[in-house]
Order: sequence, then C-alpha cells, then structure tokens
Amino acid sequence: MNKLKIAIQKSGRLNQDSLELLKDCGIKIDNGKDQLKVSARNFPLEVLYLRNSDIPQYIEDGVVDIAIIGENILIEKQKQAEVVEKLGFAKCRVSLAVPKRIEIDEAAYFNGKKIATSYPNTLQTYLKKNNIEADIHVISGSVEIAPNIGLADGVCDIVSSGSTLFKNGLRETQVILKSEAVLAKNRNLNAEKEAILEKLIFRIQAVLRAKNSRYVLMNVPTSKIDEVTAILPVLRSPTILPLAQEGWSSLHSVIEEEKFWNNIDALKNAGAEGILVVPIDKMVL
Ligand SMILES: Nc1ncnc2c1ncn2[C@@H]1O[C@H](COP(=O)(O)OP(=O)(O)OP(=O)(O)O)[C@@H](O)[C@H]1O
Ligand SMILES: O=P(O)(O)OC[C@H]1O[C@H](OP(=O)(O)OP(=O)(O)O)[C@H](O)[C@@H]1O
Ligand SMILES: [Mg+2]
Repeated sequence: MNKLKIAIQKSGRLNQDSLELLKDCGIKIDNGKDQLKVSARNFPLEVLYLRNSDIPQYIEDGVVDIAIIGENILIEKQKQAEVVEKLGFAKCRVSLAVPKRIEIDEAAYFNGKKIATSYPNTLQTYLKKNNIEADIHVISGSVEIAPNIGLADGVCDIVSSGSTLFKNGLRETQVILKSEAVLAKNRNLNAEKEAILEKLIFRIQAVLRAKNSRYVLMNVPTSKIDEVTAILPVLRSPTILPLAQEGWSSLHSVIEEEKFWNNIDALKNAGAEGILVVPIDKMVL
C-alpha cells in the first residue's frame, strides 16, 4: 500500500509537539531518537526525522510528501510547497532589532547599516519592499550577540517572548513576519496520497478544534434556561436534563475556552451555578 511520507524535525523545538500531534491523532509511531525513518503502526504514514532547514527542499523535490515545519522556514527557503493547515504551536515572529540606546524606530535607520541574520531571504525581501539598502551579514546562530561584539548594527531574528533580545540589550523595532508550525505539502501528490492526507487533515482538525474547546456543565433554574442559553455560543443547541431537585436543570454545552472566560460573569448573573469545565479529546463537526 502507498504510504504518505511526513518530515518531522529531528530534534529541536518542533519535534515534541509534532510527535504529540500525531499521537493525539491516534497514530502510533516509535520514537526516532536513533532511527531516521519509522513507519506508523496503524496509519499509512512513514515518518522521516530531518533537519528543519533541509525540509523545504525535500518537500519541493518530493523526497517527502508533507512536513510539519515553521512557516518562517518555508518562506525563507522559497521552495515550492503548499501550507495546508496552521497547527497553533511554535508561534513566533521574525523581527528587526537594534541596541536599546538607538532611539530611532523607522526602518530607514537600517540604510547603510549592517544587519546580522539567519534569514537572509526574508530580510532581503523586506528591505527591498521598503527601499532600504543594507548590508546583510549571514550567521547561523547566536544572532542576538552580533551587535555587542561589533559584528553588526542590528539583527533580524526570531522573537517569541523577547527575553533573548532583552538579555542582549536589544529592542524590537519592526515585525517582518509572523509564524507558527504548519502542515505543508508537495504540490504534486498523486490521488492516493491526497486521499491519505485528507484523512490525516480530518484527524488534525478534530484534535485542534478540541484543544480550543471545553465541555461545560452547569446547574440552572429551569426558568432561566433561555437566558443562559442566549449567553452561550453553542455548537447546535445545549443539552438540558432535569435535576432531581424541582425547578432546576443541568445544562451541557461546548464552548471555546476563551469565550467561556469572557462569558462567565454573565452566566453567573443569569443564575448558573455549579459550573464544571471539562477538556475534550477530539471534536468532529
Ligand atoms: N523562541 C521560539 N519560540 C517559538 N517558536 C520558535 C522559537 N524559535 C524558533 N521557533 C520556531 O520553531 C522552529 C524550530 O526552531 P529550532 O530552533 O528548533 O530549529 P532551527 O534551529 O531553526 O533548525 P534546525 O532543525 O535546522 O537546527 C523555527 O523554525 C521557528 O518556526
Ligand atoms: O524571544 P525568545 O523567547 O527569547 O526566543 C527567541 C530565541 O529563540 C530562538 O533561539 P533558540 O532558543 O531556538 O536557539 P538556537 O539559536 O540555537 O536555535 C531564536 O533564534 C531566538 O534566539
Ligand atoms: Mg532556534
């Protein structure tokens, strides 16, 4: 049987979350610490553990069919690949930063300046779009140290919490792009592989949807059911069961976690009590 080949980062920030996602999709694979290629035990999927920066080329060449990768790397490598699903982890941005003492915020500051980066294509595209002529100095890591050792006037690198910039006395001035882990695919998959991919995407979407949602149960005076229901942005309509105590009902529903917190006061004011919030494993609409 035809198998879909998926590239996963061998080690690094994406590795664990990628494997976890496949596991949550019910796909059983052995950990590839020593192996570079492992077949899933219960799904037509072959996992290849690769270096992040090599993956875009492998997708374009069809060495792998799909991959879990940071969208910023896909953009940087400028290879043929299609993003099919955003996965919600490894959220970061690629930004320009300067030493704190520089008080200029305008991108034009970088005219005639030297910028250290591991993302030369992303930076070049940004500079060109903004008519800035700067000298790009490519380094493969520890970019944030460059201004302190006199290697560059500024940096272009990944920022998440901002603590690496802070520790190195730098200040973020421009966000060039925002990124998160994505599922990307080769543009010319055959019909059989497309069918397997569709099954995988179906599972991934069920997992991601469930991650953001909660099952809520609450006790509500039966006379207040309409009022409480109006507050809850529900899937279809809530489940309502009578409580043993006369005049009270138990109301069950599914709600996005953020909306739950935004509506909690309104729910209580409307008479809901004994509110339970339960995680959901998978969610198929
Ligand atoms: N601090 C961060 N916070 C959130 N996401 C990040 C952060 N740093 C990197 N990322 C994202 O995670 C991806 C993997 O980062 P990681 O540092 O593990 O690998 P790498 O050094 O880019 O690649 P390689 O596997 O080639 O060594 C990046 O491409 C980016 O999309
Ligand atoms: O804003 P922060 O939360 O501090 O994250 C940003 C840092 O994270 C990444 O480095 P990483 O830790 O992946 O090390 P690496 O350079 O060895 O890849 C990135 O290159 C930044 O240096
Ligand atoms: Mg890194």
